[in-house]
Amino acid sequence: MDEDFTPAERDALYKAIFSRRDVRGQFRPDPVPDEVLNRVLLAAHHAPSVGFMQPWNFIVVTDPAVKSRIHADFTRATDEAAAMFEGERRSLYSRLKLEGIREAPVNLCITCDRERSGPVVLGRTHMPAMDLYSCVCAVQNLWLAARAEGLGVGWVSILHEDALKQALGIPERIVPIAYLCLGHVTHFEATPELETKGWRKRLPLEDLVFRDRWEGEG
Ligand SMILES: Cc1cc2c(cc1C)N(C[C@H](O)[C@H](O)[C@H](O)COP(=O)(O)O)c1[nH]c(=O)[nH]c(=O)c1N2
Repeated sequence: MDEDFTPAERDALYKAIFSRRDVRGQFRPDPVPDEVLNRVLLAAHHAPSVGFMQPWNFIVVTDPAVKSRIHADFTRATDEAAAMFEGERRSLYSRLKLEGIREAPVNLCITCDRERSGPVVLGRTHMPAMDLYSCVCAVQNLWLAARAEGLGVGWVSILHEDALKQALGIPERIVPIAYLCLGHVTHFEATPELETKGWRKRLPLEDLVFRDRWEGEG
């Protein structure tokens, strides 16, 4: 079973991983065909989940009025966020493009129903956040599948959770996990934009890998 991926198939998977980008400013307006959207949603639905709970739902947003409402909340949240940084960081933050809500033809909210399979869930008994993490696995599956389909995805988390829930009619007990912008792109950047724009660099992997026990700062 070691080699059930051919070298070309393995390379294709790594290509998706290493060339996936968070997309904000490169969306094209042409619509995403339903069959392509369904394929990336199916990839998300095949993510691992604690106790096979599959706690996710996918709210597909294409209505410009709904997008505008969410964008208005982003504008409020990002002004608040800018004020949390000081000096040069604040002015750099304000120059960054951090969403493509209105430009992306599709927005997608991935949610978590924490009660989907009853109160006691195999694997969640001692680490209660595992259902939330399962939904993040679905996000990543979708992000990689989208990359292989030539579709860009951008995650927007500079939003007020209550405002997002209200705009999308999400009930109290459901947790919004990710608000994503999705669409065809003019191009994929080779390097994360936060790196090219001077916000932060990729850390060296060797600084992050420990052997047998925690070797970093306490
Ligand atoms: C949970 C979470 C939340 C967010 C993000 C990511 C994740 C995982 N990212 C994208 C993030 O900035 C990006 O992934 C990194 O900068 C690395 O770049 P690439 O994704 O490799 O292009 C992101 N980007 C952005 O412009 N606005 C945002 O609100 C967020 N929020």
